[in-house]
Amino acid sequence: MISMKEVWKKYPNGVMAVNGIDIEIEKGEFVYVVGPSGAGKSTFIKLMYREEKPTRGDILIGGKNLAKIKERQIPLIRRNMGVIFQDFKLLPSLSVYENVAFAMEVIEESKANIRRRVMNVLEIVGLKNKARFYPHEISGGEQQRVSIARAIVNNPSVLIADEPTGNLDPDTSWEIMNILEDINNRGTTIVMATHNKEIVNTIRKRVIAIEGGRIVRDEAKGDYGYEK
Ligand SMILES: Nc1ncnc2c1ncn2[C@@H]1O[C@H](COP(=O)(O)OP(=O)(O)OP(=O)(O)O)[C@@H](O)[C@H]1O
Repeated sequence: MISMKEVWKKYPNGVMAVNGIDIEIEKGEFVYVVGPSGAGKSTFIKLMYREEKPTRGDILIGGKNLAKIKERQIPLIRRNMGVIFQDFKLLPSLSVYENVAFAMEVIEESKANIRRRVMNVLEIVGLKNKARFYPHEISGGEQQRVSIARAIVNNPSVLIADEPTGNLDPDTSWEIMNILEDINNRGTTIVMATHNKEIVNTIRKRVIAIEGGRIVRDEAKGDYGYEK
């Protein structure tokens, strides 16, 4: 499903953020990416959705090599992946419904399909009754649920999450994790960078630890392994 071969990433300022990573992630897996601050987790994640291009190496996702594709092919690749962030990145002037629908309108779906699918994903994340609200009218946890709905509305095979619980209190973080587990149980592969020790040590999944841009540990049902 996702395969990285000898991947390196050097930023223009000379920082080598990823130093020769090899990894295989199978369809349907749930993978945590952990490691100290500055270890290269976000860069690793950004390489996966082609926000950053590798300096060297191959990144194969669903048969396409992200290292080789042209800029204009990026939107096509992204249709098959959803991304969620610590700070939600919702559009403030659009309602909950519109934020989710927007992700479908850009790929020219019919209005009826959009309505059916948007209400369906809002139901999955438990927000059907808030469809008309605006981001500033709902809580942080609800905003993250909208961003999850937006990420899955096109039925992606991969969901990539960079610190999805970073801005949320513990109870809300667990709610978000329940939703992500539910989505994973429906067959979506999930790769999630996190600093949340409690979550990693409780909801046991594969753990990849990155330090200094290298994978230093890769364990099935692993633990967080750091103090904080
Ligand atoms: N756009 C960029 N340009 C230059 N250097 C960068 C850029 N983004 C990240 N870096 C550097 O690359 C290294 C890895 O950063 P990255 O954000 O991937 O780490 P991280 O593990 O996600 O950290 P955190 O847990 O603090 O979010 C760091 O030294 C960082 O300063």
